[in-house]
This record gives sequence, structure tokens and C-alpha cells, in this order.
Amino acid sequence: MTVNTETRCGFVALVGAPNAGKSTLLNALVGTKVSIVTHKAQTTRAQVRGVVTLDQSQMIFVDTPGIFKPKRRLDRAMVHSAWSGAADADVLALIVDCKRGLTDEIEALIEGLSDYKQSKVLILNKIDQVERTTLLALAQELNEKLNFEQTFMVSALKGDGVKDFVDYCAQAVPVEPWHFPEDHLTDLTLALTASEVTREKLFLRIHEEIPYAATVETEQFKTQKDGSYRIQQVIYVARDGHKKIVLGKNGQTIKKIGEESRKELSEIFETKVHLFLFVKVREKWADDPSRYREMGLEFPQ
Ligand SMILES: Nc1nc2c(ncn2[C@@H]2O[C@H](COP(=O)(O)OP(=O)(O)OP(=O)(O)O)[C@@H](O)[C@H]2O)c(=O)[nH]1
Repeated sequence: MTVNTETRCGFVALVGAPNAGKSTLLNALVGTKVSIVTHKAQTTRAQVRGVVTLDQSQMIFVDTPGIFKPKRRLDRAMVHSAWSGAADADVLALIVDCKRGLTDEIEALIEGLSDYKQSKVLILNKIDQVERTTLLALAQELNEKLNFEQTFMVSALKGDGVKDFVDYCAQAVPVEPWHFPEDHLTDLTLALTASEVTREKLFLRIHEEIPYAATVETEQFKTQKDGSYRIQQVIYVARDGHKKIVLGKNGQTIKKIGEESRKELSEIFETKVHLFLFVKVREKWADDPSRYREMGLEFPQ
């Protein structure tokens, strides 16, 4: 018998109308503490909300702002942001409040989702609030509108059905190295937050197109004996010329980015942070947008 040591890793976009229960579901998926921490990352722009590592699979759950029919410009920008998260995900999960059923919003979401070729699944949430017959009728109605690969009946609040969804995602994400080290859950999320904060500082400092073609990965996140964090990150850029700009004259630019990031991270984590930043060129990076664009590099026009 051969032991399967292949790792899997991918993005799961949670798409839904406001109030469908996405945040509650995320809490159920990754644990309350994690979602509180990532909430801070959210304020720094991240769409990524939580990372779950189960056996060989790592799933990165990507939140989307509640999608509704855009009227104002700002609304359109929000919708754009939501859909850009969806575009890069490996699995698209539509979350529907089964008590509210098939609304115009859901119709619009289904229409939007039908443009994507990725696996789509339906999550009927709040099943604790409706009768079984209503639930089955709704599942059928929605599946007639879009061919969902699976339908999950979930109560995010009570945690019912959540495990089935995670198990599905674990096998649906592609064979791929993990994006985050195998650490305990909280540190995974802290590492993610740390990447986001540094990327934000990079954006603020460098006003050219470079940040759009750059990503920050936290390679090491260690809690030290004194409670401080040792964080080692790599800023990957697409070209040698970009590397020079990010480093700046005598390394001044990267130094500033590091200082600003470290300061904010110390505030967020409420502990001393030792931050080590490196810049590396990874040319192929930009050719694989599905892996990295979801880190928030997408911008509304
Ligand atoms: N009864 C019940 N209530 C739920 C369930 N899931 C979520 N809720 C409630 O629905 C409301 C909205 O949940 P959220 O998780 O904030 O919804 P959301 O989709 O993240 O909302 P937005 O951030 O506006 O997009 C909250 O009051 C939750 O407690 C569920 O399974 N059962």
C-alpha cells in the first residue's frame, strides 16, 4: 500500500447576499478566535478570512462582501471586489438563507455564478429555522437554476452540516503545496494577517504598478519564549528591476516598509514583533494569477 503524501491547497469563495450567514459559517469553519483575528486583516483590505488545514488539505476561505444589485458607484466597486474573489477561487460556494428562499438577489447571484467554470456548491444555511419539506423544495428550485455539484444543508449557528462541507472542499481543492506552514490554527491566521499588513505597506510606499505584481508570503512565524513574534517574510516580485525599486537606495525603501509593518503588527498582535523582510524575484508568479490574485491584488476599475 502506498501512502498518499500529496498536499492539496486552494481557495474557497463564500458568496452570498448580506445576512446569509457567511461570517457565522466562517466562525464555524475556522473557530471563533481565528475569525476575530482575521477581522483585523479585513480592515487592511484582505478578502481572505480563514485557513483550515485538514489532513493533507489546506483550504483558504475567501470572504466576499454581501452582493446585491449595484446602483451606486461604490456598490459596483464592492460587487467587483466580491466577484474578483470568486473568479480566482477553486470552489465557489453560494450561501443562501433558506428562510428567505429564492429572492431577486439570489437570482442575480446565480446568474453571476453561471459565468464561472469552477465547481459550484450550494449551501442552504439556517436549516434550524425551516421545515424539511420547505428545504427540499428550495434545494430543488435552486438546483434547477444552476447545476450545483453538491448541496449542503447547514446550520452555521449550530455547526450542523459544516463538517460535510469542509470534507468536500478538502478533496475539491487542487494538488498544490500549502500556502501556509503547518502550524496551529491561530498562528496560520496570524501569519496571513502579517502578510497582508506588509503588503499594504508595500502598496502605500510604492506608487507604481509593482505592487500589483507582487505578493508577500510569511515563511516563518514563531512565538518566542518571551512572547514576542519572530516573523520572516518574502516579498516576491516579477522582475529584477522591481526588486531594485522595492529595496530602494541602500535598502531604504524596504527598511521603511519593514518599520511600518512591524509597528502595525506589534499593535495588532499586542506584542513585540521582530520582522525580517526579503525580496525575491519569481518571474512565473504573475502567470499564475489564480493562486495569488485573491490576496487582494484585484482592483475595481
Ligand atoms: N438561526 C440561525 N441563524 C443564523 C445561522 N447562521 C447565521 N445566522 C444569523 O444570521 C445573521 C447574519 O449572520 P452573519 O454571519 O452576520 O451574515 P453575513 O452573511 O456574514 O452577513 P454580511 O456580513 O452582511 O454579508 C446573524 O444574526 C446570525 O446569527 C443559522 O444557521 N441559524
